[in-house]
Formats: sequence, C-alpha cells, structure tokens
Amino acid sequence: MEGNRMGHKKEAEVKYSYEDCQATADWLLSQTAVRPLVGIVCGSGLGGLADALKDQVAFNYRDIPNFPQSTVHGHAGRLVFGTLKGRPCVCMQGRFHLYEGYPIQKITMPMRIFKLLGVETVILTNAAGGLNQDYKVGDIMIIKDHLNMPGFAGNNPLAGPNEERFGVRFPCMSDAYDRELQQLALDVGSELGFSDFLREGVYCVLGGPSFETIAECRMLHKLGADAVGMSTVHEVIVARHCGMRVFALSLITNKAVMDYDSEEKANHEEVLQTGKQRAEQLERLVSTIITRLEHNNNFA
Ligand SMILES: O=P(O)(O)O[C@@H]1C[C@H](O)[C@@H](CO)O1
Ligand SMILES: Nc1nc2[nH]cnc2c(=O)[nH]1
Repeated sequence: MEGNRMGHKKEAEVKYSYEDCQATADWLLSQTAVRPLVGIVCGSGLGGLADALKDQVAFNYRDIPNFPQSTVHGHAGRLVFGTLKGRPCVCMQGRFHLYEGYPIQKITMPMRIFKLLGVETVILTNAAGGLNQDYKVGDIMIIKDHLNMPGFAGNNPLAGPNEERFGVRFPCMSDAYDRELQQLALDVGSELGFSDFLREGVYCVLGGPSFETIAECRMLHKLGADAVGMSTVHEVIVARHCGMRVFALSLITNKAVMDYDSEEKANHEEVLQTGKQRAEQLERLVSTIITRLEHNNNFA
C-alpha cells in the first residue's frame, strides 16, 4: 500500500474529532470496495484470525491517516478487509494498549472508524491471565461483563466533551456484552465440541504493562474477576457508546499467580505460545459465530 494521499497530521494535531474519524473512514472506503458489517479485533498472538478473510485488502497502520502504530510483539499492525464465509468484515490485526503510551481516546479511535465504515457488530479477542481457579491455560472465556480499573481512576475513553454524533453523554454499560451473541457462542462451541474449554466470565482490565503482583491477583479475584488483561474494555465502551453490538472472548494464556509458594511467572512469550496452540479453535469459533449471525437472522 502506498503512503496515503491525505498526508499524516503531526501527533499533537490529531484530536480524534468526528471529522478526523470521518476523514480516516472516507479514506479507507475510497481504497476498498468491501463494506464491512462485522469488525474484529485480534488480541496478542491471535492475529491469525485475519488470515482467514478471503479477497483481502490490507493496509499497514502506518499508511492509514490518523491511525496509531502497533508497538507490541504479536500485534502485526494491519487493517484487513475481506469476507468471512461471505460476510464482509474488517479485522484489526493488532490493537493498541494504554501502556504503549497512547491517550485512551487514540487506542479506542478504531472503534469509531469501524462505526463510520458501517460496522454493526464488533468481535474482540484478547489474551488474559486466569484468576478463576477452575480455569486452565487454553480455556476460552466468553466475556459476560467487565471491571474497568482505569475507569475507577477517571481514565475512561469517553471522558472529555461528548460527541453526540457518536452517542449519548452517559451510556449504559449493564448490557455491554450482547446476551444473544453469548448464547450463540455457547451453542456454536458445543456443536464444535469445545464445551470442555469454553467458559463464561468477568474480565478485568488494568493499565499494564507490568503483570500483577500476587496480592493484586488475589484482590481482583475477590472482586469478582475471572480473568485479567490490559485491553478490550476501553474498546467495548467506545463501541457501545456508538451503538455497535459487542461480543468478546478472552483466551486464558496463563494462570495468574495467586500463591507465594508458586514458581510460575507471567511472561509475554507464554502468552504468545498459548495463542498459537489455541489459534485454530478460536478462529473456527469466531468464523462460525459470524456465519450463524446471518443464519439466525440476528445479524447485527
Ligand atoms: O491485546 P491483548 O489484550 O490480547 O494483549 C495482552 C495484554 C498485553 O498486551 C499482553 C501481555 O502478554 O497480552
Ligand atoms: N494483566 C494481564 N494481562 C495478561 N495478558 C495475558 N496474560 C495476562 C496476565 O496475566 N495479566
């Protein structure tokens, strides 16, 4: 992909306004004929999902006006348009995290681009540490709710002036994760023979990049979290604010260390390794869900 014709604004000039998002979406729409109804975000080591898209048109993030750059190993940094079983999709092969140093409005800006591209359903994946003691490495957790720790401290992607063209000032989050899509995922998982490693639980986001202490893991577990990670929640809030349906999955890539006698240490290599091992099943689960969205007539 050649460098974009709009030219890039300097970092300080980009304000992520409605007009900035519209300019980025218009540029993308002028470069591809795909009109996506489903937007997918790939978590650490889970970018293989994008490779499943047919008739791909792919853009490196650095070539997209106003787009941030991926800086984390396991996040390729490409926006891939294409079809999955005939359904037009756009897939972020790599996401942005608070710990990369970006403002929270910037890491979530792709959700607004999705909206302006015409996306109606967003499917997010992430790698997470398992806090629930019944969980095993390799389990896939359907996210039914979240704990937004940075949000408790005021770090919410919707803080600042509200842009009414995207959504209301005070959006509801008790219905953030679409219940029909959760049930669909359970049904599809059961048909695919995945029930043994398919879970439902609460995801807690922290800022990262340091992994949790033992005391933090114990606290988060007591607060009701089943898995802990460094992403997704901010994207979910912005996606819901602008009215898209949301479904999200965590791959439990490691067990959170809860015990002072444990020799285990969380590390990014293990996260990526587990991603590789479960990638195929995760892709089958997500692509079958997308097919059934149409079949069940509940497509977005
Ligand atoms: O993008 P996700 O949430 O999948 O990435 C997780 C959180 C950190 O970025 C990284 C830690 O290994 O994986
Ligand atoms: N915060 C956090 N993020 C993760 N991503 C993958 N594993 C983990 C973990 O144990 N903790």
